[in-house]
Amino acid sequence: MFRIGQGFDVHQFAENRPCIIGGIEIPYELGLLGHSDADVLLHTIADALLGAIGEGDIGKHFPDTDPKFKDADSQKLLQHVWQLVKRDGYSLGNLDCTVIAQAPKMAPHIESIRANIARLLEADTGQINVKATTTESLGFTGRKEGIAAQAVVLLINNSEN
Ligand SMILES: Nc1ccn([C@@H]2O[C@H](COP(=O)(O)O)[C@@H](O)[C@H]2O)c(=O)n1
Ligand SMILES: C[C@@]1(CO)OP(=O)(O)OP(=O)(O)OC[C@H]1O
Repeated sequence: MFRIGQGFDVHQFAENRPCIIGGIEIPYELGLLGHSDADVLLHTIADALLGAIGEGDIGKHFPDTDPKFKDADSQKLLQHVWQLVKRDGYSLGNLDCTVIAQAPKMAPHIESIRANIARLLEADTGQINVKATTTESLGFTGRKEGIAAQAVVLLINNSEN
């Protein structure tokens, strides 16, 4: 049996914060604000995986009221979610995601991010696709107020044909 899931997340830019996207620190004048490290892409992927297994969202598993997750490394959060996926007997078909940002320029970092996501999900890079788009200067991303990300994931149940 197949399961699909989709994710969407937004984090706003702030000064004196790192800009971590897909577990990679991107050089940029601003960083992303959040209770955790605010990795908008990994949060989106975690939400897509949780959606696929019917487990709610990352706010349910990692509440932003819990000091335990203050400045949390989102790679650890995603790895925890991946364990839930495996516990339920699923493996990854493929993951496709999009970073929606006017800036920073993502192209130089896409392959490192892809490889890092593959590592976190114990997948081959061929199962992972990472895209970026501007919004042609429109909206909050266009005004460089923050970054959005979307993801869609296909999971395959290991015990069924
Ligand atoms: N933050 C971004 C946004 C986009 N890109 C790449 O630029 C190309 C054109 O994007 P448009 O939104 O202007 O169509 C596309 O190949 C994106 O991957 C980027 O590197 N960083
Ligand atoms: C990850 C959590 C937990 O630290 O905090 P944030 O970094 O604020 O991120 P968000 O995308 O709002 O998701 C859920 C939170 O519970």
